[in-house]
Amino acid sequence: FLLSGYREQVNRLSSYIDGGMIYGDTKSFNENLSGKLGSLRTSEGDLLPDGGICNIHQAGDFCQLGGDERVNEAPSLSGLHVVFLRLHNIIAEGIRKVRNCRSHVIFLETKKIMGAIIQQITYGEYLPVLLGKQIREDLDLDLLSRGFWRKYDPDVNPTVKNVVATAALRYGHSQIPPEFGYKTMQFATTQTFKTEDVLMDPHIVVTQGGSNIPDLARFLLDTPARKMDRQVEDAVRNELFRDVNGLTFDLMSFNIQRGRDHALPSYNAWREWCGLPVAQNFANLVDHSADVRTRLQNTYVDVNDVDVFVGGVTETPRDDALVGPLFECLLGRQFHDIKFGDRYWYETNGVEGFPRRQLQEIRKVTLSKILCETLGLEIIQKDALSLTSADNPLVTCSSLPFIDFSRWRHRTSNVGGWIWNRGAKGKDKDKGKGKKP
Ligand code: HEM
Repeated sequence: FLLSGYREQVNRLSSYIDGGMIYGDTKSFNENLSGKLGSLRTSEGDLLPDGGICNIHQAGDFCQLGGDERVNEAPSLSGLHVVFLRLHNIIAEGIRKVRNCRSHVIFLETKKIMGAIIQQITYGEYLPVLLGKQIREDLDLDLLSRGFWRKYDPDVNPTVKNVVATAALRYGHSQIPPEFGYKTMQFATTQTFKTEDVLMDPHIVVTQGGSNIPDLARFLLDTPARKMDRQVEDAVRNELFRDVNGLTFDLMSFNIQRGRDHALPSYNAWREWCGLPVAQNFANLVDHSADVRTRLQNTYVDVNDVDVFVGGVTETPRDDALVGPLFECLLGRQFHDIKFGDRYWYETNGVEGFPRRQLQEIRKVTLSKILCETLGLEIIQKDALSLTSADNPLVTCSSLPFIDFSRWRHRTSNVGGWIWNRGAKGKDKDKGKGKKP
């Protein structure tokens, strides 16, 4: 699935960029040129452009083209791509209104804010659900509510580790739901779709110019997430990407084989790396239930053979986390490196980050407000990643704050031209060399 059409897709993507279609060339922006400065190209209904990879079953549908070719893999993913495309264009328009500058400058300012918002949602809303409080504190993962963060470390390698991409971050495969659906403004379910029927099929997102995306979002906002455990939906075990000949894949086999293909060390070896107790035998697997221990013993000859994905995904989650101790360690350390090794971390001061008055505006933004702004919702729970409850009530979208773009009126950051290097805290190796960044 990932390889088929990949080369063609790469070619298409490069012409998309080389042709100046993304930014910089106002000719490529559709409709009202002056009103679209710095914006990303859209198609009818403010959806992504046509041209991606997917399977079309109904007339009028099309495959959205994103920067990531997996955009059409599942409706939730396609819907989120639309959300962030629209957010980019809303921000670009906000900046255009207060600053008289060229299209590519608006694009770059917008891109910088988008990066900041994604970091903020990831570390401020997602990690508190994924990881326990203790590890977040130990690894300094939580965000500041005011002031600047000054701990950039040029010796930290922020790239994604093999074991994270190939095992730990795939924990989400155990959370894939059996169905997607639509919910009305009153949160009544009007329609459901079996997951296996909508993978790689863009219909429920693109039909009627994307006008069902708010209903899809409400369904996702109002449905409990599934636990991370050894249970995996049939949709991705026996029914994954069924083709016209009835052939399917099994996502769990992919994960296990990919781990071996990448020669990942075993579950026990990673436990040792994390400083967690290493099992001498199956009875010693302290973070698994008795039932899982027996199942593992029936599957592997030796406890040292247990694959890291299998051992990790079947651990009992910690009380205040979505994942068990091993994945918590691997993911925690990865998110630590992404933050500490990022010279442009959004809470950084100086030209790499934002002036205080802009940073405080970015700090107001939440995923809930983004869904409101981009999907035209009227009410939403305050914390989009948790179900509505007494602690997380439904609020009107208009009561949630958004960015005041007047803080971007003056040119204050390093986009839209090069500046002399000013490394964070004097640690930057290039400091003073006068290179273009
Ligand atoms: C319906 C939803 C999903 C489907 C159909 C799906 C399917 C796939 C497939 C087919 C692969 C490639 C497997 C391989 O060849 O090794 C993959 C990779 C991966 N998936 Fe998923 N996935 C889904 C949701 C998720 C979720 C929710 C997460 C995490 C929270 C996730 C994390 C990953 C990661 C980290 C990779 C490896 C990516 C890389 O190394 O490039 N996936 N997924």
